[in-house]
Amino acid sequence: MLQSFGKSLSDFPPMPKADTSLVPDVESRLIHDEMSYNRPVLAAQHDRMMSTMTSEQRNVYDKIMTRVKEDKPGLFFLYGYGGTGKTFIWRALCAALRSDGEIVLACASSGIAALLIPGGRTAHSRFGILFTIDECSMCGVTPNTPLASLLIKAKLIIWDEAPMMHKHCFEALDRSLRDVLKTVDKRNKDIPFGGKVVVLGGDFRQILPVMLGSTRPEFVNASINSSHLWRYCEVLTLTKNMRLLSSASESDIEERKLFSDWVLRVGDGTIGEVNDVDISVVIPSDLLIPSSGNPIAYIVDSTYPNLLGNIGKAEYFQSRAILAPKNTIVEQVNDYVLDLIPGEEKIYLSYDTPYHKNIDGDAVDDIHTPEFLNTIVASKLPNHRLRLKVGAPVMLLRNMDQSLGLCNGTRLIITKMGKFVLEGRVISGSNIGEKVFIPRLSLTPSDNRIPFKFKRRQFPISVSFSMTINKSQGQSLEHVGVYLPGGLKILINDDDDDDIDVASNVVYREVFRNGAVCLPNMFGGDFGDQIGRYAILTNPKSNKFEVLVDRVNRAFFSQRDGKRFVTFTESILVPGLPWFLLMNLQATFDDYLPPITSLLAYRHNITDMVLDFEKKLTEYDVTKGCMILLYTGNVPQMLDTLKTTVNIIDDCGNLWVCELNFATFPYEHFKIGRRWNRFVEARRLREGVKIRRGCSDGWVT
Ligand SMILES: Nc1ncnc2c1ncn2[C@@H]1O[C@H](COP(=O)(O)OP(=O)(O)OP(=O)(O)O)[C@@H](O)[C@H]1O
Repeated sequence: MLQSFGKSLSDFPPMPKADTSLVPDVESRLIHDEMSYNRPVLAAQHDRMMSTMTSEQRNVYDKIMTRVKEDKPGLFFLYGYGGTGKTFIWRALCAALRSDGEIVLACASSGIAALLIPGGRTAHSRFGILFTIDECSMCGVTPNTPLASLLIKAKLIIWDEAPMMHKHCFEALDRSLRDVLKTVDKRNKDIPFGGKVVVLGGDFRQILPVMLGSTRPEFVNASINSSHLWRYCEVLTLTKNMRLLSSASESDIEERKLFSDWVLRVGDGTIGEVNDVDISVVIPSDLLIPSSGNPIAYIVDSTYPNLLGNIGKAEYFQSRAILAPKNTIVEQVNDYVLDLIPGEEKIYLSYDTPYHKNIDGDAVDDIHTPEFLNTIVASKLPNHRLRLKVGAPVMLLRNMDQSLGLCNGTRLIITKMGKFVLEGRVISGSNIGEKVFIPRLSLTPSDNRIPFKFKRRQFPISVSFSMTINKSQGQSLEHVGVYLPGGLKILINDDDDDDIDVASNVVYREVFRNGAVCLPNMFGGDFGDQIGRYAILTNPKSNKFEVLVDRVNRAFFSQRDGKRFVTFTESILVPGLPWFLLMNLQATFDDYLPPITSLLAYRHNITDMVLDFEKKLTEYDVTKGCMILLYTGNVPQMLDTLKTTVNIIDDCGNLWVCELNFATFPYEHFKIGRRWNRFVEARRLREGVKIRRGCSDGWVT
């Protein structure tokens, strides 16, 4: 078991070390586990999947498989909303490669999503990602270890629900893979993810990385598409909702399609009235539950009809839940439903102890008394007081045994309540129907708002008639009640309040900039509010490239296909040659792609064009031997993080080959050094001198 997590007894002193002659080799064991699939069964499954694949899915599949077969590096992001077949693609890729005897490492940001992929694990456990992570962190894998050998052998890495994870996790894996794979070929240290084919997947409408007390820009900045890795990422898109098509009748499909479109537009933030930070969305009356008393009673009644007649029935609880935004509300609902259920109630209290290390020396920490520790409520930590009844659905709060499908988010029904152990039946994930035993665990909260450490010994569960919206991510539920009281406007209709069918929707639209590139300032400067949703760029060879344009504050972004756009603009930027921008002009900035109504040819001469790049030299730049360029504006479009030199041509035409270094700490930046020093001296550059790109009228170029 320890080996499957890349650990051994020697990691837990003072445990005795096992006799190595009796234990199978860890390296071969890890690799063996990943290769011990039933190849004929997988080959048949693969054939079946290929026969039903849509052309859109086939394109995605072919792109990834071609890269793997060619043994070339690749970073992809599979972007598709729920039901478009992302998991289907993961399964097809796993079946294709594993039936050929190759290794695929499949993981997901959450345990629940990991269970949906065959052989899936959480990314944290798969790569040993630290829970407290920063821009310099590495994963728990070093060269010449068994896990490193597994990574070297892997042909493909799949990482689902990527938008939920902080970009530092992907960057840590990138650094570690470069570190490990440079032992195979030292050029790998300069290639993203050490040259492996990595496919990330997810939907940016879903929940972003959870960071307590963070602000909107911090959330957006933490997401994977704000990482420096994103510019290497090719975005593949799935748009057809396959889940809808599995519906029985035509009218059903139509109704579901309407609902699904509405949900997508709420997710996109394109429905409702925009206020300062949020959007007021009118909830259609057929989605509201009329109430005239205790709203909890109404939502419970509607989500769990005939509750008492269905106690203990796994299939009943499997498909239902009440979602609420906060843990306190969830607890109120759970307590209410527990009161309704007949049968003996048991209260399990936790045993909480502070760490000795909280205070200096060997003295016992008597500041944080058990009574005080008992009052602490933290995420991923069961409460001190756990109230249970047989027949109640509960959710695991920790990964316990992924091979048994027991991970953070798995739901069970309590079947027996012992003193030291609980017995339950799994109702979600990969092992539905399985009987399992849950022991008490000693858990340490990772919540960094708690300034000291303590351990809580408790069953790692919470009652789950109701769960938070965050926890529901990755769960497939057929009957869902959404309860939004308090700070958010209530979804339950109340005759007294006219405005009550309006809910606040907060959408961080900046985060949808998948593969977006900031367009040169002239786009906004020249066209301002007139800029359309849709622009066509034409290069000197008359090749055309369509871009979807999006506006975030005052900046304009080309949405999607950022990498192709950069390649294309590079082909445009031939010095001396004019280039054209064709765009449809519209008075308003539409959210939907309109048919082209009128095209305007617009000519821009290269010498007039400033790619948003102009730097006034600072004292640092002219005294420290290197110039700093922040990784903002169009700098990422012009300089490649993999490049190590840059040519500077001065106004006399002299070429200065300077060293270029890319660093991410304390912010992303390029450092131009070595010959820069001589250049500064030779041209007598002073603080305040401007540097521009591609300009020759007296400027330093
Ligand atoms: N080509 C296909 N042929 C048959 N069924 C398909 C196909 N593609 C997807 N499906 C089915 O459609 C449903 C939704 O697909 P899937 O779960 O892969 O979507 P998803 O994008 O992963 O959704 P979510 O993000 O909600 O998990 C599944 O039942 C899947 O088996």
